[in-house]
Amino acid sequence: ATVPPGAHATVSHAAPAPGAPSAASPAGGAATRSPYRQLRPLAALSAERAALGDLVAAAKWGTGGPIDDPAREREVLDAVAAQARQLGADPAATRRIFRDQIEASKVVQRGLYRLWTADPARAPRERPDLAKVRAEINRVNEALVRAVAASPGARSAPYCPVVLGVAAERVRSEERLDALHTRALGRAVRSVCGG
Ligand SMILES: O=C(O)C(=O)C[C@]1(C(=O)O)C=C[C@@H](O)C=C1
Repeated sequence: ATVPPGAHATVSHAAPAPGAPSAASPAGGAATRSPYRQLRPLAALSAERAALGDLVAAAKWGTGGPIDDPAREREVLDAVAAQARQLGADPAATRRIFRDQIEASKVVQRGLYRLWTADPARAPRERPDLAKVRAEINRVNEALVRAVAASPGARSAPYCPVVLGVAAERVRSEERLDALHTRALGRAVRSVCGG
């Protein structure tokens, strides 16, 4: 069978062709990818992570357990800093970005709790398994650290806020984010720019 040009890009686990842009390889990608292509994955993955806040909220709703889990937050921050080190990314910048990601998840969870308290008919009837939801969050965390590692140029550039704003606005529109998730996305990417 003939392989169409660019087909490798659709095979998610295939190694990129030599010189192909890759979010996972800052050496091959960050220098050659446009600022938008460096920053867009950060906005898209931030929206994806914030959306998982819905499932976390549903997993906790009605259990009496708190939204804040400082032990889990430490685990997340330590894991992403370690992964950043492995990828040659800045662990301090990675931690800073993930503190915002965590705050964004809480924006979603608190917002949904308010909604569900005011209108119990809209509260979830099923309770997802928190461990499974966290496994999904871990997967997004890993992709986010790769996106951080692949974007040092764009993140430290003076135009970063403008390009990131465009990326976030496109994600908002394409994903049809509601007001709560739009606010969470803004919170999530607050300190992406600045190196
Ligand atoms: O895992 C949870 O329990 C979450 O609420 C998610 C999350 C996160 O964003 O990673 C957010 C708030 C908690 O304090 C801990 C972690």
